[in-house]
Amino acid sequence: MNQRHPVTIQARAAELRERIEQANYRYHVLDDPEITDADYDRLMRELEALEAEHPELATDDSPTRRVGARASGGFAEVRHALPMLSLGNAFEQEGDGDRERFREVAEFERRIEQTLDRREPVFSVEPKLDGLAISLRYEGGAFVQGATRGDGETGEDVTANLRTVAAIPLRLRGSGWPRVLEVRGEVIMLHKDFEAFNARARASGEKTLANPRNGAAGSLRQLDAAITKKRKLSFFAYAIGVVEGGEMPPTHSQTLQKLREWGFPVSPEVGTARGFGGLIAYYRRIGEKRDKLPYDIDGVVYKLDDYAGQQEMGFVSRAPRWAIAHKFPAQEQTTTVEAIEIQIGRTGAATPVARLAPVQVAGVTVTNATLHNADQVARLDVRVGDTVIVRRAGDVIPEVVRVMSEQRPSHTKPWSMPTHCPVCGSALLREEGEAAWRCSGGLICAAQRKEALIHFAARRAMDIDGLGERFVDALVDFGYVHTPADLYRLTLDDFLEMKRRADERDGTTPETVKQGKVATKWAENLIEGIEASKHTTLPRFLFALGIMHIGESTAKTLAAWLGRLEFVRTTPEPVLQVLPDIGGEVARSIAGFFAQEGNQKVVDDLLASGIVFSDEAEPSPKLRGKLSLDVLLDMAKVSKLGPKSTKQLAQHYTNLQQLVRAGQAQWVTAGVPSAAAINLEACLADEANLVPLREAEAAMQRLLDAIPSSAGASTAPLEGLTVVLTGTLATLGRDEAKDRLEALGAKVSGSVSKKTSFVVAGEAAGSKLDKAQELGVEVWDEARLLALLAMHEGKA
Ligand SMILES: NC(=O)c1ccc[n+]([C@@H]2O[C@H](COP(=O)([O-])OP(=O)(O)OC[C@H]3O[C@@H](n4cnc5c(N)ncnc54)[C@H](O)[C@@H]3O)[C@@H](O)[C@H]2O)c1
Ligand SMILES: [Zn+2]
Repeated sequence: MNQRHPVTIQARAAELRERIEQANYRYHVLDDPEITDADYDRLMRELEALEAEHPELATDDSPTRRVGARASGGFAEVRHALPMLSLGNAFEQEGDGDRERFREVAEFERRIEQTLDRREPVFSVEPKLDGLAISLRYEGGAFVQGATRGDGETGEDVTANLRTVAAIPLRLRGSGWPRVLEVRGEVIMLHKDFEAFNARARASGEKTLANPRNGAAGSLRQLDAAITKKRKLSFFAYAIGVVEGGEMPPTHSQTLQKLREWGFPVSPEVGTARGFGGLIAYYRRIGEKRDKLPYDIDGVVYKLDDYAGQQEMGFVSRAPRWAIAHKFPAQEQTTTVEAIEIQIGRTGAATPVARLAPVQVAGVTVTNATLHNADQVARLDVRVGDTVIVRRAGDVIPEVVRVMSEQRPSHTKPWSMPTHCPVCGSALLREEGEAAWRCSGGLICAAQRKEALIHFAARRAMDIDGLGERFVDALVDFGYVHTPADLYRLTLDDFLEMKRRADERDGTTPETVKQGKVATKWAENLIEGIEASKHTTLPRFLFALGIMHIGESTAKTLAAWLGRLEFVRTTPEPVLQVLPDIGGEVARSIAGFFAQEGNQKVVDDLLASGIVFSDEAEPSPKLRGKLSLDVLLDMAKVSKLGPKSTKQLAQHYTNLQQLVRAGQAQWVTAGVPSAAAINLEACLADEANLVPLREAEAAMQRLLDAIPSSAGASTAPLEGLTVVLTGTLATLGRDEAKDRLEALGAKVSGSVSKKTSFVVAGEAAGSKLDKAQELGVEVWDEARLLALLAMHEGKA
């Protein structure tokens, strides 16, 4: 630096000042910093060094001489009778031995020893809470005013907001307090409140808080106190300001004790220490605890304990000489994103993860950081190549909190969620309105293996006694089990060996050997439990497969309507969709699951291992009313062919074959608009479209054929349906409709009840329609009835 030309040095000082001013403004006024504290501290240190070396460069308004920034947030101003100062900083440096590595602390302590001519003075030692400094004024024991530090001289009146902070006493407890008392301390946001706030923000697509300090400062400086209240802030006292009409103890540590008695929270980590050695021991002790503390700290603070000594030491421009902040490695650092990958969690949740250029964060090398979900990536607009700020605090996974967009290289591309699971290749799906994408691979996804097995064995699924999480971990980790089907192949010896290896790995004393005899009872029981699970029910089995979106109730619906596993496995998506409470997403998930080759194999293996269902039955007769050509066409989403046209077509044609043979001209006469007919022509001419339609139709037919009927399926295909007619049926008339329904075996009833299969409502339908809606009975229009009749009369 000495070699630098003075003009260059001057220019550098000016540049540093400008960058620091800008950072101060973002940090203190906007509560939205754009650089990390570590980067800020580096700029500040460089400027301090420059000014120390070239005192002529130092200006009175240099940021090295001032505290914080004068805020302009729309709050009234409060002048501090006693200024609220900053603290000098000490950082760990390279070197041998503590006196070298903590040189600045050693100098700080030695200076006090020399000035006061005292060996090993006593210090109050405290965590340096990372929040926002405030001053609270009490008169006659009542809280009357609260203010931020601002520039140290003048702060903002945030009394109304501070009243919402539960930890701040509105009246002092006990007795003996001075008539006027100013208590100073830090408003902070606890990790749990910060995480909860961000989790909610991420789920609802709102902006997240970058870190708890920002959360605390931003929340406290809200103009609407109701918002502050919702943010859940906390407070710790660590000093006093003005005292009038009363006495305080002669030392700082005793003062903190008094504050505790009067109802202020004081950090339980606060204590006293003697001399340099005591300070460093405290620094190390808190450093080890740092990750477990419920709040962020950025260092520890050492304060000469007795006030007389403090008085003698005095102040420099912006900080006392009797105190210093000893900083820990920073919790936020800047680095670059080398890749964005997808990680599949135990439950299949797909989390985007940033692969980073390695960086030290709070003493640990970080190479990955979570991006939480696709929405969060979009909101932050994180791209490969970006410079980002990563944060690691407590035991929370490191996360990317901000992109330095000014530093973005050219030719970066916005990131988008991949369509398939990187582990198993299954589709990634997301439920409407949900932030998380999931791998639909279930059983075949190695990432989800353990969770799939635990779910499979659960009491409400296959109910395998004794197969707990620890055994599942071991079975998977040691390669005994890849899919649930493998469970049924395991022998007693396998289990004993697995247990031995698990004990060895966990360092637990094997319980398997007792009094020289190998204990095998537990393994015999487990094998028995696995054996017993083979006799199960279809809904339990379907639930156990862990198909996405299939809970117990959907599993029951599938079993009740489709009867056999065989039908659940082969029924195509459009047909599944007509079942109650099964929407498009659920149908896609079921059909997708059974279409996967890997899943098919697992299900086949399970059946081959002897699983039987006590409750398989024929498909429900109610399906007859649900399945017809219009359902198929509607669901196949033939372009531009509205639901009305599909029903009209279904009135005339009972199956796909007929429809394919007929042509445009006939469709138009059947009431389909010509534009739609042209589209249909194109659609049906394409074999690629026809294959799934034919398959769906065949599956539909297999289901219908499987429904037993006492009078024979061909003559009474609608047996089991109870239909109610209401209103005017324009084409058919009520009588004809009744005759034709009855001819196919349906029962036509005059009143609506829970047993009614569906109500056909024509023009001017009255109370029966209301009743149907009240009971949740399906309501059809005449076209849909015509489609049903056409389909079954064609058969008869
Ligand atoms: N990222 C940015 O852009 C940016 C900008 C400006 C400042 N900053 C951060 O702020 C720091 C400078 O701010 P500062 O002047 O407030 O100094 P400081 O935060 O380093 O130290 C003084 C403050 O420490 C706090 N404190 C916490 N526990 C305490 C305790 N037990 N006793 C006394 N005080 C305690 C008080 O709020 C006090 O005002 C920088 O080192 C940097 O970390 C960051
Ligand atoms: Zn997968």
